[in-house]
Amino acid sequence: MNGKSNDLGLYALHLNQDDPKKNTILRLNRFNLIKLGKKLSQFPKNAIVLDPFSNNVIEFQDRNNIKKSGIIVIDCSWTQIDLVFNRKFKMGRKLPHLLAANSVNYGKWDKLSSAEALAAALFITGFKNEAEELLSKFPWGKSFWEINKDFLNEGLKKDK
Ligand SMILES: C[S@@+](CC[C@H](N)C(=O)[O-])C[C@H]1O[C@@H](n2cnc3c(N)ncnc32)[C@H](O)[C@@H]1O
Repeated sequence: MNGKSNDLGLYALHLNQDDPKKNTILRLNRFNLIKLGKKLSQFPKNAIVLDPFSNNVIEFQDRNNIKKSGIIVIDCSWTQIDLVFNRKFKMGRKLPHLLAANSVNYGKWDKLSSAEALAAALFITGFKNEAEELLSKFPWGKSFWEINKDFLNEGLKKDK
């Protein structure tokens, strides 16, 4: 493994609910960094699902699972979020509190784009190069690491 994102199973359930020009997953897909699907059944059964409503916060210990089965982001519109997440996911994980740096929701707590959510999950589980590779494709990528560095490092300390 050379620390490249496409060595890992990175998946997006792409529901096509918002402006394709601003969508972060379609951008990652253009760089071949994520696999898209329209149904969860297209992805490995035990993949971790990034779910802002989960009771479980992602932690370093999820690393092996990500290596084995991958990680899924549900790429929907924030305006449809309650409808889309109207069920519990067995492997659901929420992120610790983080600030969005993307141009649509800059400065808002927990309202991350799909790319930010995936990158934060990878960083927390020790896939730092992969995380940085994803956000290097966005003009606001560096800003995400900058404004969240204390919160991300705080989470890592707790895992030790
Ligand atoms: C609601 S979509 C918004 C997509 C956005 N339109 C884009 O172009 O990236 C963002 C997805 O990222 C993940 N996500 C965002 N914030 C999260 C959090 N705090 N905890 C867990 N997952 C989160 C979820 O899978 C969520 O559905």
